[in-house]
Amino acid sequence: MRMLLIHSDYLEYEVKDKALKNPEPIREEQKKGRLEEVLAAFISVEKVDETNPDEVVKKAVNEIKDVASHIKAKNVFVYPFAHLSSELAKPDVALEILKKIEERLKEGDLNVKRAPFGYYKAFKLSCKGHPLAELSRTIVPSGEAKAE
Ligand SMILES: Nc1ncnc2c1ncn2[C@@H]1O[C@H](CO)[C@@H](NC(=O)[C@@H](N)CO)[C@H]1O
Repeated sequence: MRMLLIHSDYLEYEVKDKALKNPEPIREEQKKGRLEEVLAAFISVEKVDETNPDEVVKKAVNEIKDVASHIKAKNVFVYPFAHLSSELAKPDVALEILKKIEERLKEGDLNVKRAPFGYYKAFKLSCKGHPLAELSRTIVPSGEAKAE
């Protein structure tokens, strides 16, 4: 899994078109979304993650919580983003992993949203620019060497 973490004044998105034949079904109110003072987690789920989804979910949640606590962000946007890897996991596995990350983060005291999966989306972001405002993380299941 590859994550790009951006601390932003806000993140807003608007669903445009389907990017998969069968994207995640969404309600009308999910076609647009916005969070203020947000840690945006742009996530590419990778093929290697399919070997142990639960472990990568746990590691991703820990990383996101750790960064959120350091930058004092209370809002997190989980954003499916298929552009951080050339070895993407299958969509059905990726969606399950992203849903689990959202659920586990919600168990704590963070306010969490997840952008819809399987769509082209317009988005606006306003990176804060401080030293911890732009971070990346690579997460793999134990026992899997990460190809650089
Ligand atoms: N392995 C994977 N990890 C994360 N997201 C993935 C994925 N496989 C499919 N998606 C989702 O389907 C859209 C088309 O690839 C993706 N859409 C996007 O990445 C938008 N930024 C538009 O390009 C994403 O919602």
